[in-house]
Amino acid sequence: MPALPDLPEATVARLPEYLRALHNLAENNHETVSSDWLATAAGVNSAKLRKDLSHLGSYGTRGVGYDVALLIEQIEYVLGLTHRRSVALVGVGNLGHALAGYDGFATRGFRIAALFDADPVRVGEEINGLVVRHVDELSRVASEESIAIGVIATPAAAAQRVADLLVAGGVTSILNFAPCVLAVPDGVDVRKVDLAIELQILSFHEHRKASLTALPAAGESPLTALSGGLAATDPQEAIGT
Ligand SMILES: NC(=O)c1ccc[n+]([C@@H]2O[C@H](COP(=O)([O-])OP(=O)(O)OC[C@H]3O[C@@H](n4cnc5c(N)ncnc54)[C@H](O)[C@@H]3O)[C@@H](O)[C@H]2O)c1
Repeated sequence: MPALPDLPEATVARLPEYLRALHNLAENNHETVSSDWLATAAGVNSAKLRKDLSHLGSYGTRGVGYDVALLIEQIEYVLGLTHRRSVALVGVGNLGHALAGYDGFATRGFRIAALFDADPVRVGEEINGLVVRHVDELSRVASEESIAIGVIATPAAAAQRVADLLVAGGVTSILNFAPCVLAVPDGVDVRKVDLAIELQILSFHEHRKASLTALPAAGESPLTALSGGLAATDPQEAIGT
């Protein structure tokens, strides 16, 4: 396999957005797309989009735009979506149940292959055709079933042990929903999803907008009261990356 380009993390985060927009175009029988159209559909500016796609060696054709099918192929190749990856989900409580029952992963290249929990009441339950197994089986099953990605939806207190079991089973990518930081060996990638953090970032932007429209208190603006003031940020950038 040829070495893949080492892409900026922000570019990697935007590629799935382009892919989603491109699939919509393909479903509506569009063969080409302009950078402006695709950028708008993905919620970025077109200069950023062109730069992102140039990393893939995709420059489009002046006056024509990008070939939709070719660009889908290129992005899927770079994202490693040309074959379906198996996912193990650990913790099938409220969140885990919702994730296990979600059909959307299959259409995006992922197959939930195994479910685990520590609660004897949950073990043996069938969700979407999969029987929940005991977490003690996690390492063995992960290894036997070549699990590529482990999703942790347990309470924070259990998450590190679950991560250790995943790593012992050869899993090198973990998506962590538990609100904690995981310690993992080099070579293991962890991504964290925390809606509360996203809400706190939005809260910051709300707070900032309100502070800009509020009348300054006598003497000093609330912004200059903070040392150095507040740098302007692009809210889309701050939240999405
Ligand atoms: N990232 C987010 O935006 C987001 C949103 C909601 C919840 N959460 C987090 O997701 C996690 C799950 O939340 P929930 O509401 O589904 O909780 P829950 O209590 O309903 O479910 C947790 C499940 O994990 C199981 N579990 C506990 N210890 C385990 C272990 N050692 N091994 C395997 N399974 C184990 C429990 O039996 C239970 O079924 C929590 O950490 C919560 O804070 C994150």
